Amino acid sequence: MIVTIDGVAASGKSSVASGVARALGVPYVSSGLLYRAATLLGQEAGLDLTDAAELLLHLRSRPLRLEPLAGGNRVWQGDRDLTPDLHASGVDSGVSVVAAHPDVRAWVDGQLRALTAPFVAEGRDMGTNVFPEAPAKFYLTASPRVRAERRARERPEDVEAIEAALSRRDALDMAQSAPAPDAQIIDTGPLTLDGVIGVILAALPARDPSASK
Ligand SMILES: Nc1ncnc2c1ncn2[C@@H]1O[C@H](COP(=O)(O)OP(=O)(O)O)[C@@H](O)[C@H]1O
Ligand SMILES: Nc1ccn([C@H]2C[C@H](O)[C@@H](COP(=O)(O)OP(=O)(O)O)O2)c(=O)n1
Repeated sequence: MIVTIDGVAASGKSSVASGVARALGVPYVSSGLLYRAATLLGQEAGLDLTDAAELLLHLRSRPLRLEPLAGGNRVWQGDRDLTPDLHASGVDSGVSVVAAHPDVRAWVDGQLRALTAPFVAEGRDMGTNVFPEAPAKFYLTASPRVRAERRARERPEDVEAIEAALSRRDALDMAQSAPAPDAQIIDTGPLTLDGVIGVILAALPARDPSASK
């Protein structure tokens, strides 16, 4: 079975996906890390991030590998682990430009669709575009202030600056961030992390662990 968890920035997608995946005993797949890795590598190479053709040429010259583990995903380029650099503020501010390119989206989607189910996939368009056939879809929301307060516990910037950056990214990512019509929308604001995970586990269809989708 594939479970999709989409939602706005810092709504809890990766923490919730990790918890759901652990409970199910399957990996989770963090699609945003591939967009972040593309951004990091483009920035490190001094590329113009608005030039998708140049960026894709660069990405294809040394392929990336997403390692989808239940406890946390990692992205590798050869034997370099890119993961620790993927949540830098510089990547945050460049990633929406990279994620807006249709050819970059096709490059990410191809890597995701090549993965073997079962897994929990999180991002923006997992339930709408990448895995529309998934039998269980969720969409996480929370107010910009709640999300900024959560992120402020992980990063050195102040809440106001984080909230402004999140709202800016929400607007830039809007095109690919609509909930699937068959997704259950969960406002995570009033819930704990375990509370959100519990809502999702309770809503899952009865599952056959040997099923592939
Ligand atoms: N319901 C919740 N209540 C409190 N904190 C939460 C909740 N959901 C997520 N968090 C915290 O918010 C932060 C952002 O979550 P994260 O999973 O990184 O979001 P996303 O993947 O959507 O960017 C993490 O520190 C996480 O532990
Ligand atoms: N399926 C996806 C996943 C992420 N993206 C884009 C949108 C986001 O700004 C970036 C980073 O996504 P990520 O989920 O890692 O970021 P947040 O934790 O939500 O801040 O990538 C996307 O367009 N489609």
